[in-house]
Amino acid sequence: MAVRYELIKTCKQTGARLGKLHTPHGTIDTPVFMPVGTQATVKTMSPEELKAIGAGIILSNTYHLFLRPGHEIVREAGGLHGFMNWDRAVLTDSGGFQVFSLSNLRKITEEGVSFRSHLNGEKLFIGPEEATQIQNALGADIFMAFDECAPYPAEYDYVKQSMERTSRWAERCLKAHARPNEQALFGIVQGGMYKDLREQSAKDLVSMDFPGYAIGGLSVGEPFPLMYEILEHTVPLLPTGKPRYLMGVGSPDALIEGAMRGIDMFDCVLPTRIARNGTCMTSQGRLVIRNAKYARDFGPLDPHCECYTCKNYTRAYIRHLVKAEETFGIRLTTYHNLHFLVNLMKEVRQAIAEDRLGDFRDQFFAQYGLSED
Ligand SMILES: CCOC(=O)Nc1nc2cc3nc(NC)[nH]c3cc2c(=O)[nH]1
Ligand SMILES: [Zn+2]
Repeated sequence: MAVRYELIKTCKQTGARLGKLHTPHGTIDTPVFMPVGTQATVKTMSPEELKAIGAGIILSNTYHLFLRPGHEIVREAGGLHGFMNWDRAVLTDSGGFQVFSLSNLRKITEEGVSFRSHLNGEKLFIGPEEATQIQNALGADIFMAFDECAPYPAEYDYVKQSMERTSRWAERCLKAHARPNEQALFGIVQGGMYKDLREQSAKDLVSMDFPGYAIGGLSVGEPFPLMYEILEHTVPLLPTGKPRYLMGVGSPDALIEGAMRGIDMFDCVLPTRIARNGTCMTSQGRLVIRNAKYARDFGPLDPHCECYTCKNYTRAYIRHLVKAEETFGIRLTTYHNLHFLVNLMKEVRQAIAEDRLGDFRDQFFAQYGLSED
């Protein structure tokens, strides 16, 4: 079995779970936040720094790597692990989301998606078989079925057709999967914001017996309360002995709320993306380091943080580097933001172990947003 989920305990206060995800590249404690390394690197971070932060699994993106450098080069390099010199776990997403969001001129048919490369306009095609073969070449420990992430908002009939096609595509991915004993293929539940379609999607995918399930089609611009409502409806339809992965989430509050609703795995570009313009996550809320008020502030980004950045550098110094466009500046903010979320999930796991995740959520929200920049 490529990937095995071990359920340790369920929080008595909430629906949250403590678990372990056993993979060929190490065991990951869940709930877990997975840093995103779209083009085979978590931008500005080395593998050693990611390990120091405590990252046990990182994401890379099929669509981007298919376009550049090409999955065959990655295969020849020994897969993503060899290519990146990363010996812990890797997850690749099928790139469907990128095709739909990045490239224009795309055409969806039963066969798959035709689109133009966002790099050079070249006409390309990816379908379930191609997405599976590409991800087999990339060699991730966990990879995603090819799906369509319906836009938000979207008409019921469109979402129904799209979801039913995604289920047929999932079947085709299973058939095309070359090495089920080495790589785990996760199904992706779709169905938009329609509970009956979510139910149908979950039923279809659970009947195909995937080793894990992603919940797609969320964090696409819908209000948070609606996302949580769909989660509350969808998660109970999934087997308790398999991991649940909420794609594209997210902010500290959404991670806690998602964990409380039984999500085990999260990914989001937020911490790395906002770090590159100098926005930092702190226990008091977001901090925009370029703000003039930090020019003579010789304290750490976050006084409650034990990370390398906060132990060795000041807000004044990091502000200077970011304003001077010195890359060391965004390396320090990236390191801190990733540590912030990885550490937050460690605190969430501790709270689940002690049956107090509800209280933890209240304490966190009381602090967070106090000094919103
Ligand atoms: C990158 C994705 O390719 C997939 O494996 N499918 C997929 N990805 C998603 C990524 C998402 N990111 C967000 N918010 C930032 N929402 C997402 C949904 C999907 C999805 O439904 N399906
Ligand atoms: Zn820090």
